Amino acid sequence: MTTRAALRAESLTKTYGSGEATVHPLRRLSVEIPAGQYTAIMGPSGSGKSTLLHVLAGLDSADEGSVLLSVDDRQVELTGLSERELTLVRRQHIGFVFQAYNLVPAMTARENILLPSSLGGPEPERHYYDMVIDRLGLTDRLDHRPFELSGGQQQRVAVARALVSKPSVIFADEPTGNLDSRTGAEVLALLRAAVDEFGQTVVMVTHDANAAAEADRTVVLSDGRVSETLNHPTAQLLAAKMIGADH
Ligand SMILES: Nc1ncnc2c1ncn2[C@@H]1O[C@H](COP(=O)(O)OP(=O)(O)OP(=O)(O)O)[C@@H](O)[C@H]1O
Repeated sequence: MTTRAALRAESLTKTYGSGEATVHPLRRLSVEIPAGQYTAIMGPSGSGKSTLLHVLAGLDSADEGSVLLSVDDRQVELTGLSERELTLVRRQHIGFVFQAYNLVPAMTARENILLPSSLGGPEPERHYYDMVIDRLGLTDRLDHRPFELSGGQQQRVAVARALVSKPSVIFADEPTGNLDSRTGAEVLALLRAAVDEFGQTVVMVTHDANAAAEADRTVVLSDGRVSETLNHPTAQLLAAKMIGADH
């Protein structure tokens, strides 16, 4: 079976500072994100996870290297796009779920979910929108503002916002970081369902071995490089690797 790549990054290099203060969050890092799969990114603090996620998602750019995003049957090279072009690519083809939910406080859940399309992103298909809202248990919450929702409900609104436009890739940055373990497990199950039921591609940065074990594969970073890629690792194996990597 051949797997299509949703994203392909080659030889990404990023450097901050100069002289003795130089930091290298990405050192000629190459990685492929298969379409229709759930990929976790793990690694010790400072290994470059957030930097990689931001570069893959077009929120930040690398100094060198390339990022190719598959959109329908086309390949879009993100490197070298202007800020405006990147904004359009993100709006049209990328979904985000952040640790801090990033909902607009003055808007209802419905308005938050539809915000990307009201800014010019793709209009969700009605049937798909209804199915996602129902699956996420948000039907009765659509007229509520974020402060009227629990953390778990707010994160479900954020997941719905990322899902409804069927983006090429959904990026999640520590999506369970602010949630208790039961609600966190619920959000992880929804990201899993996004892949299994809706055929989406999900890339998630996490410190949590249990969260990463929900994914199909885990890319482990160390010092700005991919140190290994594990298919269906157990939480125990990932936890052991993280303990090993931190010492
Ligand atoms: N804007 C910046 N300016 C200077 N250094 C930065 C900047 N952003 C990140 N770094 C440095 O780059 C390295 C990688 O950071 P990054 O946030 O990607 O790591 P991480 O693996 O996500 O860490 P954590 O798990 O702690 O969130 C770190 O040493 C960090 O201090």
